[in-house]
Amino acid sequence: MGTVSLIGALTGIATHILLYRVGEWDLAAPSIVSTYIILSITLLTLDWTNSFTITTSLGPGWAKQLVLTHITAVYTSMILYRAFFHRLRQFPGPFLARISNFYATYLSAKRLQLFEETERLHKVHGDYVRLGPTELSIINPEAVVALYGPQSQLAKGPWYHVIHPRVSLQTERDKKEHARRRKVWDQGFSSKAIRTYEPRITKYTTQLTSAISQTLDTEINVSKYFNYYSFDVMGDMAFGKSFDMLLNGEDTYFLTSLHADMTSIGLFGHLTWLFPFFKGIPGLNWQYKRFWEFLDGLVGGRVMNEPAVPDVFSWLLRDYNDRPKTAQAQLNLHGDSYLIVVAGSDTTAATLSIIFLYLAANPPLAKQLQSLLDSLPDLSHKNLIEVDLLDGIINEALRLHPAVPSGTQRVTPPEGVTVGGVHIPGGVIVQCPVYSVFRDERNFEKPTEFLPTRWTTEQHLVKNKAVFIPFNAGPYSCAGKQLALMELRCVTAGLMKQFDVTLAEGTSLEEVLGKLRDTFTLVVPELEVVFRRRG
Ligand code: HEM
Repeated sequence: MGTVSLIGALTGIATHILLYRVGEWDLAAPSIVSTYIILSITLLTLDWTNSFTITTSLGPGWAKQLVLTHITAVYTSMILYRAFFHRLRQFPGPFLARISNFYATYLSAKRLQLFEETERLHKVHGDYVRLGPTELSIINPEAVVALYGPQSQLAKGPWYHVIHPRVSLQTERDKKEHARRRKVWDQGFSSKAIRTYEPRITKYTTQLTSAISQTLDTEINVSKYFNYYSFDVMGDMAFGKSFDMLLNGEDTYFLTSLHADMTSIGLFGHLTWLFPFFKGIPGLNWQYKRFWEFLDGLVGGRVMNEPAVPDVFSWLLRDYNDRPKTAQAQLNLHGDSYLIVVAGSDTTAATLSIIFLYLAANPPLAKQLQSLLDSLPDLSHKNLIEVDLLDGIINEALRLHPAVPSGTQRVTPPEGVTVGGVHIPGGVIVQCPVYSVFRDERNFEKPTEFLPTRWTTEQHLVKNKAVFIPFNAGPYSCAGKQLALMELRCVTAGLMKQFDVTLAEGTSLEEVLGKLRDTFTLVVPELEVVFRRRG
């Protein structure tokens, strides 16, 4: 090997071992690529023009040779290290998953059902599966509390850079800052605040019921209506006005943009270094820029119009106004307004679709629920929380089809963490795919059956309640859980009180489940049903 190749190889190996191997580089990816391009062009120009005496002595083509050997050495070092010497080498998993995150991306891209793909990997490899070079998927029952419980020392992973440079409460990775911001959000979701939201929920539940009553006896894709409902409610909570999709019967720009974004996140969520390119490259980023300009407009409008009854955004705005108005604080406020809609729309819509899928497929269960609803003086939320079967149905929907099925990403602290007797080194990305955990026989008896009574009269069917965290647990758990439950109860009760629901002809439970998609949040693209007025 000549001197130039030797220098290229040594600098390549050193750059990988000393630099890229340690720390996170996702956000710096565009700067790294630009640096390489500028350096390479400079060296190639020096070579081509024979500018320095020292370079002329190297012979023509030295720059190309240097750049190529350097890049080849970086990748060779990376591949060999990841395949054979990585601190996760003793954990099983597909060989290609060790090498690159492109493997998990390939699994997602197959059918956007990463939760199913991960489930298959766990069946082959056991409780701990290497899903990426530095990433483990864990279904050991002890992992849930260890990773997400109140005592967990784990932090949020690099996935949470997803809306960078905006940082919402959900994407806040700094623990202290997250705790400070979470206190503000919690005021917006206190029991008192939630009670004041009930008239809004009732308003949109009535709009939903009336939209559905115009379709009686015909087949409709009810998933679309649930999407409209959950977006309209969250539009009201975040921007002081509904998106009016239930009234107009049309998708809004916000909904189509968000769904396109979530599909990209579902596809490329394991290649987080790609996101800065999507956002930064002119031409590629026009949709991104257009969306955030649109959102800026919504926030601006909301800031000028404080609603008579405070909404969730009121609390965030108050905190923003009480603190120094930095550019980052403004970005974060916009990130938070986005989060209200993102967190509260698809999750609720998907869960409603799953609930109605099982009710439509199970007439005796629907009748049982209806007779309990008939016995209530009215459908106010305080009465609905007394109907155990309603909560049992909601819990079973969330257990079999959790709204965030592949789980949420965490990073182990430098000293590592021990889970189920297995030590996981520091700086490792870990997650519990709750879809699999909730279907594990160690945690639930008859795990694949939809049995609402496991939460009411047959509680022995729940073997390990601690793992049941559809809203996550600990400091990063869902801030809007109580609001979500209120929506799920009110909509399910409101519709079932008035209508019977059946699956449309040619639609089966299995067929609908086969079409579920994992875009970080669960998506139920189509659920064809028929509503009929109850006799
Ligand atoms: C069925 C409905 C819902 C489910 C299953 C659900 C589930 C979850 C889960 C699993 C997380 C953790 C995400 C993570 O760690 O990355 C989360 C976070 C969050 N959810 Fe929900 N959610 C639902 C509805 C709502 C609603 C209606 C809101 C209201 C705006 C909401 C607001 C939030 C917020 C603000 C966070 C971030 C919390 C934090 O990081 O401190 N969610 N949710």
